[in-house]
Amino acid sequence: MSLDSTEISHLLAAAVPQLTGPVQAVTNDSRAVAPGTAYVAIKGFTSDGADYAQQAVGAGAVLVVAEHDIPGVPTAVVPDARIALAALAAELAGHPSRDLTVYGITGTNGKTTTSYVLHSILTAAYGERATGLLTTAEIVVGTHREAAVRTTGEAPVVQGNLARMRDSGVTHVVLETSSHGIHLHRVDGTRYAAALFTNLTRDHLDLHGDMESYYRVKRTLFEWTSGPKLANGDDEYGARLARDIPGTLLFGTSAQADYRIEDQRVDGLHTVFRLSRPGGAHLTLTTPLLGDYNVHNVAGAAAIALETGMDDSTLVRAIREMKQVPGRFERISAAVDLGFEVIVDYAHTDVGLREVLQVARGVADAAGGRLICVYGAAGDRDKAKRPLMGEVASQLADVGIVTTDDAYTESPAQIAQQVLDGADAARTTIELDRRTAIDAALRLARPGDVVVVAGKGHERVQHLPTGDVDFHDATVVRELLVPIAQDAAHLT
Ligand SMILES: CC(=O)N[C@H]1[C@@H](OP(=O)(O)OP(=O)(O)OC[C@H]2O[C@@H](n3ccc(=O)[nH]c3=O)[C@H](O)[C@@H]2O)O[C@H](CO)[C@@H](O)[C@@H]1O[C@H](C)C(=O)N[C@@H](C)C(=O)N[C@H](CCC(=O)O)C(=O)O
Ligand SMILES: Nc1ncnc2c1ncn2[C@@H]1O[C@H](COP(=O)(O)OP(=O)(O)OP(=O)(O)O)[C@@H](O)[C@H]1O
Repeated sequence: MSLDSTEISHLLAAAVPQLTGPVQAVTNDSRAVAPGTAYVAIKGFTSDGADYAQQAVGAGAVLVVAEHDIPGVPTAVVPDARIALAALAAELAGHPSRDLTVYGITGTNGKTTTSYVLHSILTAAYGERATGLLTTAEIVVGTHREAAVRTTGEAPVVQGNLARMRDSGVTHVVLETSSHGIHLHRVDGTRYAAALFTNLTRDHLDLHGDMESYYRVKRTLFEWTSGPKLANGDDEYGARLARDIPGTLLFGTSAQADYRIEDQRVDGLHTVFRLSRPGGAHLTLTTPLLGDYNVHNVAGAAAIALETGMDDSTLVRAIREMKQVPGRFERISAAVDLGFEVIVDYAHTDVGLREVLQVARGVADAAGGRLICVYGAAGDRDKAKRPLMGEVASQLADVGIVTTDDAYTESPAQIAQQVLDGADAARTTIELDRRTAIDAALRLARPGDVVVVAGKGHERVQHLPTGDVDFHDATVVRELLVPIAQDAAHLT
């Protein structure tokens, strides 16, 4: 979105009389205020940032911005504090997106995977040092990688990361853009060179209310983007985007798709398909990612790369050689020696769970094995999906173990019961301790079986009513496999 300069000038005009020193940084968190910082008080979902303004001033804030006067604190009053936060953040960072080629990836499912595929393609073309990635799983700045806290952080985080990338020589950035990010103005002030939409299914309705509002928020990204725009034509909202926003191209399997997926087949642990391009030419792509949904993720990333000038041979090579995506159908190699597969996957909606279990079912069937699924639903989030997740797991897996995901402030037992309400109770058990649940699944597994540990993917912390605990599914699986392997070695 191009910055609303009127908004900035109003903000700065209102702010000048209140300034107590030069503004060097901006934050919406009083706990992060240092001398020289502007503090923007946001009305949150649980409290009003204005309540922390005094604390911010005490920590050295040189400017307080809010939507109303705060008694005892000189305040610059603005109509919308979130817009002001974004405007200040972009201004102070020197509008980094203007010096970068930013690719925005949005949609309910597949954003992170698509972002990784595109990042791999850009890295193959421009080199590791020239590429950046901001996703749910990781922040990658050239050769430096770090864990991410959220998909799309608040505006100072987004602009700060983009500035960091620009300053370290990055030129091409993939920016996973959540609907929270768009709706809550976290990405205002970011210039997008290209945008991609994966799909839209039920999620985050606690924030958006209904699907129509959710769709309109996602569509905003396409309204901001002047360059190439790609949408999944096999999704009804993707097809609608192409009707609503002129210039949007479609990828998918339908005859209307500009980038058409054809002749898809599985070849061992790879998927091969043809991508036909506008004008009739086509490419044959081989990817280590499995499943129909990943064919869409790869096709979308390939299409946006081609639309922004990528050459064919670099693209084909990058897609063939890309590494695993953390926590997305991540195969734990230690299990392979025991004759079974363990897959860690971030699926945390009924739709995501269905997709991953369908692929895993295929792998299990091919090996004549069973499918065992450890899963759960998050607390303080859309409750309607809980029984739907139970239903999906029972339809596709032979054994279901319902466990605790991020319960936040809710009772894990109550959430598990709501999941169980939709499941086949005869093939489903509840084990609330996540480590014990994973252990039980691994101990059940026999050669040919596939164990899917769903829900937390790359995440390293579990949020429980009793507090946060360190928990990383892939690490826990590896730890639990050690004694199982020792027992197996003992028996042979
Ligand atoms: C629902 C939601 O988005 N919540 C976010 C929101 O929390 P909140 O509104 O409850 O904040 P609050 O506690 O009321 O505080 C209000 C303001 O006071 C400030 N404050 C608060 C305490 C204090 O001591 N000092 C202070 O200044 C806060 O920084 C905030 O600006 O503002 C906080 C500060 O930025 C965020 O940390 C918090 O994200 C939470 C952790 C979260 O889980 N967010 C998720 C839902 C999210 O944003 N997800 C999306 C989508 C992911 C996807 O696609 O699946 C994402 O982009 O990550
Ligand atoms: N294109 C897709 N369509 C449907 N489901 C998908 C798709 N791609 C991935 N999934 C499923 O959704 C899960 C999350 O995938 P991914 O992290 O790529 O999506 P995301 O949009 O980034 O999710 P989030 O916004 O929650 O971070 C995967 O583990 C997989 O189970």
